[in-house]
Amino acid sequence: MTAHTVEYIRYRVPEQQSAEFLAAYTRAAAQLAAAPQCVDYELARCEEEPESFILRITWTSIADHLEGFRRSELFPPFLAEVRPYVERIEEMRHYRPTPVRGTGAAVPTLYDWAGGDAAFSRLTSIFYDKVVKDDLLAPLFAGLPPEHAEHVALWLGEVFGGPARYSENQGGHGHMVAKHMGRDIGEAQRRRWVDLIQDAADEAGLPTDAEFRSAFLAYVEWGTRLAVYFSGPDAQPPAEQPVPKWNWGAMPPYQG
Ligand code: HEM
Repeated sequence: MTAHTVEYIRYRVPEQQSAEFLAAYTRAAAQLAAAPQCVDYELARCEEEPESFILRITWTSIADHLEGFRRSELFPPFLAEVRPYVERIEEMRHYRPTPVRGTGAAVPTLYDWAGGDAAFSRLTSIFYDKVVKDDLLAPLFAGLPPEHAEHVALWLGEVFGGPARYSENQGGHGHMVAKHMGRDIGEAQRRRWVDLIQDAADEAGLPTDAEFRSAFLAYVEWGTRLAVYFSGPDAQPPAEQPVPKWNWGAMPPYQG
């Protein structure tokens, strides 16, 4: 689990001071934005009681906040802005995140957006039909077991937020990495893999929106580059770890 700590500062600011309070924090935020100890921050205002504000700051650690940021040259200008409101503070403490965290269903997974199991089965079946006919890739996949396409579909489904069936039934991350070891995949082969899976995505009717395809391609770039590394002579098998989870990244889906 992360060592990050979350500082919560609760303020009660009279209505007539709230505009200047927000303006002061807008200026002070420049120091937070510049602080390497600050992961992110957010000042929220209470909907039911507009005099209540909560400032949430995620710090890389409590020590980084107290001994790093507070002793840095960023702190005096930060304090100068917020000092008039110190007397308005009702709580100022650090909280360590617990494992109880997650996301809701407001944003669909890439797996659901793609069309679930059926979409990934279509994708890998079309893809490996191309692979076995491809001049650069066919030699690597000689004697491909017939269930390979379905295994890769399970892997991709899990990576993109679907059920954990590759982890539960196919040996998980370690098994997938082991399948690439010693195969000596070259850059031209990797690039061909990337090209063919995009052609297969088109033919399989995967969504073509910019957000989905950019997230899909980002994973394919990342995954193929790791496959090349693990296929090479210097690869160290990684410690056992979960199947990676890919998400939308910078651009969530456009839901109109
Ligand atoms: C995002 C990139 C990639 C993913 C998600 C992926 C996924 C997988 C998975 C899940 C397996 C194991 C299948 C099983 O459990 O039976 C596998 C095996 C394999 N992969 Fe990949 N792979 C990727 C990139 C590549 C690349 C770039 C190449 C070569 C150009 C490659 C060549 C192979 C080969 C030769 C096997 C062994 C097939 C066999 O069982 O005979 N992979 N891959």
